[in-house]
Amino acid sequence: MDTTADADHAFSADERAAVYRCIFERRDVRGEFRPAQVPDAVLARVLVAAHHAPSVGFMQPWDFIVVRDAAVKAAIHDGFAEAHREAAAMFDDDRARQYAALKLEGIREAPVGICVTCDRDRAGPVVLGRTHQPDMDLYSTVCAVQNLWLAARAEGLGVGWVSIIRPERLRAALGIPEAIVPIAYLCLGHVARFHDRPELETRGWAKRASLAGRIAFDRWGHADREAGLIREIEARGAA
Ligand SMILES: Cc1cc2c(cc1C)N(C[C@H](O)[C@H](O)[C@H](O)COP(=O)(O)O)c1[nH]c(=O)[nH]c(=O)c1N2
Repeated sequence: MDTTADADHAFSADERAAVYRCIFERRDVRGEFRPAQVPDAVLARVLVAAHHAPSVGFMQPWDFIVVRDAAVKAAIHDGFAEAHREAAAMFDDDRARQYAALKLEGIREAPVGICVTCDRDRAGPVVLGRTHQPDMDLYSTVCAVQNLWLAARAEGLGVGWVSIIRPERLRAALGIPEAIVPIAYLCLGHVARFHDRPELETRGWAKRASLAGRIAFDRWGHADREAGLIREIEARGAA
């Protein structure tokens, strides 16, 4: 039996393991989508999870556009292709070649797209918690994206976030009004496999940073490599 002080409120060991498994095995999926439709019952669970995200002032500024129409997906893919060409030209030689070889979207292959938007005016001009940090509604919407992403992983569904597209192209393809901000375009579906590690890592684009090296105590930059917390992190091999 668990004897830690918070045992009354902690999940059971199996439940905790499931939550952490979901977090660690979530991946950004681009190239492994299978064509089978996602049943409405499953999609509903994932969207309800998104809708239960925290939000500033309980503002719930999000909306979700579920995209299944091939013509709409094609328009979004055109927007991606344009931005992808422009992006490739922003990197230097080797990096540009490496970038061009990456698969960075699954817009047409994924059976469902979900555009998550933010209505910045949803709760009027003065929102509890947003009075001094106006972008908190945007961050709240990203919390909904993360809930969706994790719930999808638990359901065996892959999610890929596509941000290589001008917001105006998303607006045009999806008829999003000027006052509404498109936050995320997500490709979603069953997958042939989940990669063990981020593809940008296995393809040599970037590495996971050392967590221990990112932790300071009481002041920005005040590291303490000998601190118990740092030792615990290092013992877990959490690079
Ligand atoms: C806000 C935001 C925007 C994007 C992403 C993520 C996030 C959080 N990612 C996915 C990103 O590359 C990925 O999360 C990291 O490489 C880590 O991999 P895992 O998500 O752990 O698989 C992403 N991936 C991609 O192929 N095309 C894209 O346009 C984007 N855009």
